[in-house]
Amino acid sequence: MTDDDGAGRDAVSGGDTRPRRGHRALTAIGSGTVRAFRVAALGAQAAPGALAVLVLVTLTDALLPAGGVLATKWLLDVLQLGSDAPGVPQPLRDRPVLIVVGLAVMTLAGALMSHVSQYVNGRIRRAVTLLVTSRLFTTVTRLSGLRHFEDPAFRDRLRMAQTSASDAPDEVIDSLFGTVRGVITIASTLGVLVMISPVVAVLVVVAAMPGLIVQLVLNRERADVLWRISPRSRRLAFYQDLMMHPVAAAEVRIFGAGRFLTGRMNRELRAINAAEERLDRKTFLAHAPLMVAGAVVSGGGLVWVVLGALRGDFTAGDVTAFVGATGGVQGAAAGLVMCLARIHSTLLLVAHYDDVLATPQDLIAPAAPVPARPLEHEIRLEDVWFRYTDDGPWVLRGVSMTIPVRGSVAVVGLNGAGKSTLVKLLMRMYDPSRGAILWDDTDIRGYDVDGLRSRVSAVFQDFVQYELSARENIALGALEHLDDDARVHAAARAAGADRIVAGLQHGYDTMLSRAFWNDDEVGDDTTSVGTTLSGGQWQRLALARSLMRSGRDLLVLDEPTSGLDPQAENEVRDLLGTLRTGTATLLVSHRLGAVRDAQQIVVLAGGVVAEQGTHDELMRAGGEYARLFTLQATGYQDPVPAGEGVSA
Ligand SMILES: Nc1ncnc2c1ncn2[C@@H]1O[C@H](COP(=O)(O)OP(=O)(O)OP(=O)(O)O)[C@@H](O)[C@H]1O
Repeated sequence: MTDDDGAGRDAVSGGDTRPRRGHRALTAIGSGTVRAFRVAALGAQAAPGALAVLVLVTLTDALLPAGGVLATKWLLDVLQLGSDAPGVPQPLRDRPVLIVVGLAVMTLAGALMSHVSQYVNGRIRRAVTLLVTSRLFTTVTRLSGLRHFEDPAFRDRLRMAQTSASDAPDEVIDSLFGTVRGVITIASTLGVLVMISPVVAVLVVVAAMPGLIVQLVLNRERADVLWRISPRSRRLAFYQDLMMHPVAAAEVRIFGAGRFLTGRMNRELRAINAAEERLDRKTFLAHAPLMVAGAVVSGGGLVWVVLGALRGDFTAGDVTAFVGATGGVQGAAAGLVMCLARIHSTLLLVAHYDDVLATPQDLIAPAAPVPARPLEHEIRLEDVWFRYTDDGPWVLRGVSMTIPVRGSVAVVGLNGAGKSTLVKLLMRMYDPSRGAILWDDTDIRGYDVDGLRSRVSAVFQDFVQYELSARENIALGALEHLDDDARVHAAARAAGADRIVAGLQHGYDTMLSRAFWNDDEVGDDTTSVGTTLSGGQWQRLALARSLMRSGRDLLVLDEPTSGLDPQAENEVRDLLGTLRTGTATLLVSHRLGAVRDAQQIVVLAGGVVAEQGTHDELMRAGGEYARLFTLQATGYQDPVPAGEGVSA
């Protein structure tokens, strides 16, 4: 199967989420027009003054070509026939220099208008892009569950919405005004042409129509191609990011993966190019005959007018006006077709933007959500079943367990046992497929999700290393306290991160990134571009972040010590000991030494609770926990010499 076949298959995998074909033409035109004016209205909302100037500039600019053609005709007629020139206003017959001045003013205005409209367009574009992009990301960050972000079709749509958010407003507004300009130019120039020959005027209009229809059909195809290559574009971006990312740089070099990744990147790029090439070829082949038809109409018309002039039916001014008007109408018609085509194709992309904005929450919200209350007794999982997709394997199969208020529970188990999944269910990133999670006897699905999350804090296994300042990395846990030094410092101290921050060049304001620097701190000294931390140091900051939130009822720590040295791990154990007195904690760890103090240890195996109890109870039971604990403990002991082992 060729790469291109692959592109087709990816498109199919989008299933029913592809843009729908077969809409009735009128409905499409109607909704497209509404959408186009909705986008233009954004311009009025974001930059009303600039839009008003653009309207004025467009109207003036649109009338200039007809004015030029008419003035040239008058000038030539006055030069040829003097004061007998037909149709020329009397004052201009006597003073043709006024026509010359008028032509000069129109030329100057024409040149000026394009610069003014370029400047004003830029202002509108920037204002609308800000508005539209911020709406898009506000919507995206409001999606409360994780399912959409794991859905490839949604990610493709998001990518196209992002492109359309930055390009579409500008394209649509620019093209709408281009359309208005084109219509006025065509109408006014046709007026001049009708004065010479109504038949040719009709022919010129008819010759422009097929171009419009062909372009609209091709636009639909262009949008389909863009959608089909979208997964490839996303993969292309993935390979490129990977090869540029400092985190991947070492592995790419040690394994010599550069050529492999470049090859994969080129493969995607070639497939994208091939799809675009096919479309461009089709566009070219469709346009070539139309261009020939246009040339035939204007060439034939010119012969006809010249023959008429030789017979004395037309003046020299008529011939010049014919040439100018025919060229003007054809040029404006071509521009109009392009503008309508751009609006059409951009609006097809805007549909993705609208879809993203209309994306429903994947977590079903109750009709009347209950505000989350402080935990009084316990969090209880009752027969929780979960799988990531409807046809995927069950990850949790009837898990029941309890986390008492101010109690500490540890969850252990082999890789893939479902520990992190359980954590995400507790944070309501997903809802259980069956069963329920109760917060003091109320199903957490009944609570307002943001309210519930504000009562919880966490260190995730794959915590984020924010390329922000040390202060921001910590304060992200409770952003309302971003400027509260005492609070940020206390969280850092509790997590043992204060010593790390103290060693940084600008303390809490040090940028933790080698890619950005903090302008406020370093000013022009760009040599002082931030720093980055070791894995364990980052983990300490993540822990500090989780401690920022006051009034939390549950602290979830998913592998919080995986990157810590033995001394740091010991400190975190002590910290957990102190936390236990104020908050319910759920600790997930493979380091069984770190969980032995928990009041309850739950062993997950194959998606079920295999055993649970205190450390001593589980060791006495001699089950899976005892086996794993002994295995790990043995690794810390000196190997027993072979001879001794035998004699013992
Ligand atoms: N987003 C996801 N989509 C589909 N399957 C997933 C997703 N996340 C995890 N899984 C699957 O769910 C199972 C449990 O994963 P989970 O991360 O919960 O295990 P874990 O016990 O935390 O493992 P580890 O000890 O390695 O961290 C695994 O088989 C994994 O492949």
